[in-house]
Amino acid sequence: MQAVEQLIAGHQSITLTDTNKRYHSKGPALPLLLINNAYCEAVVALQGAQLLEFTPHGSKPLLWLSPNANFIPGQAVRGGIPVCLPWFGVNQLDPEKPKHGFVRNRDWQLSRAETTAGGATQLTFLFTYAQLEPELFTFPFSVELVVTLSDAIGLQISTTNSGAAAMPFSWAFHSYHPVSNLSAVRIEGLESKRYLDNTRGLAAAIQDGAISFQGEVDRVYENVASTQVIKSTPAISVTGENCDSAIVWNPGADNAAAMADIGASHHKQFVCLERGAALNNAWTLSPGEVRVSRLTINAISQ
Ligand SMILES: O=P(O)(O)OC[C@H]1O[C@@H](O)[C@H](O)[C@@H](O)[C@@H]1O
Repeated sequence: MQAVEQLIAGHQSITLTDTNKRYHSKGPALPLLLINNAYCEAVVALQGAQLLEFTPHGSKPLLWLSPNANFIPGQAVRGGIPVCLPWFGVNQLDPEKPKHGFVRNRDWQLSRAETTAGGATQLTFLFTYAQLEPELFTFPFSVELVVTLSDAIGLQISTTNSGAAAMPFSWAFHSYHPVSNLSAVRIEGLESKRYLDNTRGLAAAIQDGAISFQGEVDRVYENVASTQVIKSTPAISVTGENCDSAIVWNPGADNAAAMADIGASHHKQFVCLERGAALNNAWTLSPGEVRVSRLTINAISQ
């Protein structure tokens, strides 16, 4: 595998930097790729292949990065788009295991950097789980994530079951989006859908109208339509393919105050509208099977 410096050499729109330089964090730094191309400015961490920032030129940011985010090697970073797998949320078989799997706080490998004919940036990241850590997950797998940065965010994730047994797998793109006024925000596109309510022990309910945020919201919607829209300024459209679940999360005032990397009243700055395959939509991949899912996130001009 080539070094990151070699892979980005010749791409003027891609620079290698780190969290100490960009975010004034202290201690060991996380490497970052800074993108400034014809369409947007973006920041991606190699840890977790996590897009941290994305701002189309002349527009507002489409991702929220917590002002209190910690940038510590091996720890999840609060904001952007963490990639959560090979299980979503609390592990249903063993709640003691780390929440949201274990790839969001591991290093991924940059395997390709390209500039398209139109001037977009395409970064390909790989995570291979071959050295099994049986206390975590007993199935070997690999994931390839292609991040395309134009005036929209394009994500394509290909998951391969590299083992000889059927593999249970659940996951999410855990996207954090900024909102201008939380009490006025609505999420459309999930009306009449069944959801499991994490604030009530995963009790099932049916969504009545658009989603609004009057307190903590933590819901997993099943078998959703391809597109949802966050009605805020800017309005943000999220369109998925082969990601049948949508997760909507905002911690509310009390939980946010208790979370050091969010902090009091910062819950008003964002909502999470995540897409993936969770709970009843979780996958079972046959030996050798590859599944491809896509997500597009863009601002809607109003
Ligand atoms: O603090 P974490 O591990 O990043 O998780 C944040 C939230 O992520 C959401 O996806 C879950 O539905 C919530 O239950 C959870 O609290």
